[in-house]
Amino acid sequence: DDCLYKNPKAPIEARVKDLLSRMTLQEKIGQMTQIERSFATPFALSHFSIGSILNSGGSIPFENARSSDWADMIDGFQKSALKSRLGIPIIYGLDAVHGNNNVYGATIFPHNVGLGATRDADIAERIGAATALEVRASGAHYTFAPCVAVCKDPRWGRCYESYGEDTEIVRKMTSIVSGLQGKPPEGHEHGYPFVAGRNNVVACAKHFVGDGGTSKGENEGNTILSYEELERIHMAPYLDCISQGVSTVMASYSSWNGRKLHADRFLLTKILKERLGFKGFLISDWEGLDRLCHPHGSNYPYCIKSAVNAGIDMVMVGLQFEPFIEDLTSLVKSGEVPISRIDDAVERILRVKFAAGLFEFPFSDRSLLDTVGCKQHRDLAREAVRKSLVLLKNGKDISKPFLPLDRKAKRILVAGTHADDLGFQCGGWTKTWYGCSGRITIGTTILDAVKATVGAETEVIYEKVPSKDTINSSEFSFAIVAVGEPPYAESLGDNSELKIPFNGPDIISLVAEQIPTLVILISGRPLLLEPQLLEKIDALVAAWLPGSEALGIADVIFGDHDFKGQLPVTWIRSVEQLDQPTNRVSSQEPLFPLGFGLTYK
Ligand SMILES: OC[C@@H]1[C@@H](O)[C@H](O)[C@@H](O)c2nc(CNc3ccccc3)cn21
Repeated sequence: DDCLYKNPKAPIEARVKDLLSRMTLQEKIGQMTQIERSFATPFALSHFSIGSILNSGGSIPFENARSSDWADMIDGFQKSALKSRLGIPIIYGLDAVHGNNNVYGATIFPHNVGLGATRDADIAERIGAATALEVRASGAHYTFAPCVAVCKDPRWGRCYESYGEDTEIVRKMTSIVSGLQGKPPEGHEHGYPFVAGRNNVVACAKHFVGDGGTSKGENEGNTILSYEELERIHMAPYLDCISQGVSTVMASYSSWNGRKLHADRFLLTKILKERLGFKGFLISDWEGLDRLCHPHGSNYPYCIKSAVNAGIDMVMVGLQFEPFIEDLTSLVKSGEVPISRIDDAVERILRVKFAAGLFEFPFSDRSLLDTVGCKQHRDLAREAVRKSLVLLKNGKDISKPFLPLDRKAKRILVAGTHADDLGFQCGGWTKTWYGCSGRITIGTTILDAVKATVGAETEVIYEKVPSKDTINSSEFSFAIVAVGEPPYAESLGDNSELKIPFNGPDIISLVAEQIPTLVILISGRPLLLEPQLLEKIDALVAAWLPGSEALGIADVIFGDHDFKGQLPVTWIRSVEQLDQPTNRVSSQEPLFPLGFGLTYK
């Protein structure tokens, strides 16, 4: 083929220009359309020249599908796409937000709030690189990560997807972009999308902008700030992502001073694309256009016009995509959406696809399959878990630290809803959209880790909810009680009370009143700790949502490693504190301040 755009030696911009000049309006609009995998028929992909496919949370080939099954599925889509008139490859995107979390057997890393506790930019980069390998092994090219929200209110259901409440922590952890995509060479053009090669993926800084700053932490709510505050607090991490060549940005469902981000031309175009110089593509969130109008999905042409003219380049249509294509085509023909806007969107999409090497390497590289869940990645996740743990209390008497625990103790009680539940310790966006309980994948629970660490002569007794008989019958050296939150995602996680759910406090009291007890909290955010409960326990560790490698917890509580974690979010004493105007010194001090974390030494 002598088409310039097919020549890998030609400059990317020349290839973009050449290909764009050959495209019909239908093909251009097809490239702007991202559809859910369950709607991706061979006809749709070839006839409509669909630009991208995603799987939403929980949409999987089949139960416990492995990476090779995913690669078979995505390569199948790609074959159809390459049969289109111009043979433009699809880019397949998914939410690999803490490892390639949809895939059975993939390494599950700590969620972002735990990584924020590490304050370790290097480990974030290494996690990005490992995640990229496991994503490419599944045949996907693109992950909707990192979420660079600055979570200002832990009542937000997505607090755990944020690296913390402090902009500087979030800025530091954006190094994951260089891991996911690879690090741009010296002299790389500012704002230009960069993907190093086949072992890397296209990343997505999300959700632009102010998703973590909504009133009362309401998901998809309203962020009320001056422009200066919005820029200083919530926009700063995007500059770091853009300077690392982040290839895509996702718009936020939330609003800024009552203006929906998905329709805000000032922020999406004037600021992100013109002022910040972002040259990749801007993608909507799932049905982000439909949510512009009430009732949901009404006035769809108006929603499309508002969002596309505001600067949205690729639309995550989700389900039925034909109405989107029909309506946008009409809007262009009527002049309500200028063809120049369409051309700009398609240029950006093609630029990312060329930069990612998709025209040269559209199919999966099966040689990467052995990286999935490999020991090196699990050891990396274990290291991240170690560094994410925050020690909040160590001993009822400061002069007599309770930790590290004695691994040669005679008898240990392990209890709690979260002591032996891999799904609980992974949290949301794992296997399904909002996560689930049980032995959901390959990994190590807290109980597994304790058993693997203690001496052969140590007896480990496990009861999720220990009976009084158990507690009173035997002489236990100490107890480990793991409790916390069930998995959740997005609005399902919005919570105005922040209490330890279920019977967590009761289990803690039941055990701690009789046995010296370490409590491990598995949660996506700080939870309220009543003073009388805190007094009963001997030690308290915030473990966040550690993922599949709980050996990292045993490494630290039994003393092979010291604690390093520092709170990435303030540990409030009461929810009322959150409603205090930030500029007023709240009457109460927090229970533990931002940055708090005890160590052994
Ligand atoms: O999963 C795609 C995006 C994700 O990247 C965004 O961060 C998040 O805001 C988001 N929300 C949805 C909607 N959730 C959904 C989950 C399961 C099935 C259908 C829709 C999709 N997405």
